[in-house]
Amino acid sequence: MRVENITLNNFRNYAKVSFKPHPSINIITGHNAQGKTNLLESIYYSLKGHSFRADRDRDVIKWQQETAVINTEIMVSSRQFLIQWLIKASGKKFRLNGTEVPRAELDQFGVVLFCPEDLYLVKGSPQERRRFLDLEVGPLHPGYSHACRQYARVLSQRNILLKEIRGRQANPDILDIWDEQLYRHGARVIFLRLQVLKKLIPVARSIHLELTNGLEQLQAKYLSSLVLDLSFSEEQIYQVFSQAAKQIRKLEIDRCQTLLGPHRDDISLAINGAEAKTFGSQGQQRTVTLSLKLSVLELWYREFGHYPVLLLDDVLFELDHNRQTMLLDKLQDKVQTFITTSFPGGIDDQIKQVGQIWRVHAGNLTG
Ligand SMILES: Nc1ncnc2c1ncn2[C@@H]1O[C@H](COP(=O)(O)OP(=O)(O)OP(=O)(O)O)[C@@H](O)[C@H]1O
Repeated sequence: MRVENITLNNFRNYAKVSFKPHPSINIITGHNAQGKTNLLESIYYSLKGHSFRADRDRDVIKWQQETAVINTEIMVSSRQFLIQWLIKASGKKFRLNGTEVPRAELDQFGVVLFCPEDLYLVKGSPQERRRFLDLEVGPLHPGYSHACRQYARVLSQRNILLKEIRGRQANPDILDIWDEQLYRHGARVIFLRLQVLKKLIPVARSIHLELTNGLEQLQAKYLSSLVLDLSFSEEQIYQVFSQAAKQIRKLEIDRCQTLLGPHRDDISLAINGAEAKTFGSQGQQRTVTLSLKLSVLELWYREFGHYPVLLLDDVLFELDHNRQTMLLDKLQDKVQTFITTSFPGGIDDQIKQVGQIWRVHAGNLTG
């Protein structure tokens, strides 16, 4: 998949810009605060329907303006698409090839982002790893995002109900109806996570080995709040979930919290047997994150037959020279990549030959 053209109107600090990226490697350079990340953000926004760093859509509209527009032409396996976003403070509109369609249509377009905040995937709380599972790994299975939304809805209703039961405003018997849905959707979410991870982890291990010249073995394992065997069917997970949850129902009412389920699960990450979060150096943690991101990219290719677009925001030149070269060799001519940096001096001649360098200054882009 390739972004062939992107036009921005009043997006962040870009008043008007049109950008025809190189099909392989695009290096976006410029001093700090000129609009490099904003450009990556616009690509991400057009393909995902939201920003990776703004909580509110209105934040991406250029200050003192009413509307931001992003028009993106992309090519996926010889098919052309035009994605159009019109973003206002009051809401946003999405068109695909000129027609308003459900946003789920965007699921067919892939984008993988690696930015400095992603290091929390290794060193942060379980919540960060669940975000990775829900937003990046899970969607490699077409039914995952829907199952995840269903589970989140039931979970939030159930937690409200637990509070009402404890305050004697609701009858505990009503819980049975919600619990049944909680176990069904929860078992589906866990089952799909395990299915995707079964494929993803071996890919991540082999990429990690490659990036570290065979020196580091990556171990990744799903940690569930339920006692599970990885070979369990969805029905078996349902049984385990319902039996375990029934035993702690009283405790859950006391705490007004649902204590078991996919929202309590995690992934353990280790390098050569030592937990990456506690023992990994910054560079090792960065490489683990990169291996996981690249494995999403690779698995996407195996599942859907094309590579997603890759966005590397301020992370490539933090890797040592060997890892940079290894990475660029892997991506070159296969994955359209957008890399930001404020240190153009660090750019290797190899990159200059296989891609294009762009300069950003105060919301203006030159090639
Ligand atoms: N909605 C907005 N309207 C106008 N300008 C904005 C808006 N949001 C952010 N900016 C401006 O965009 C600039 C930041 O751009 P960006 O984050 O892309 O910088 P960068 O080039 O990636 O910098 P760095 O190298 O420091 O990461 C800041 O000057 C900020 O004031």
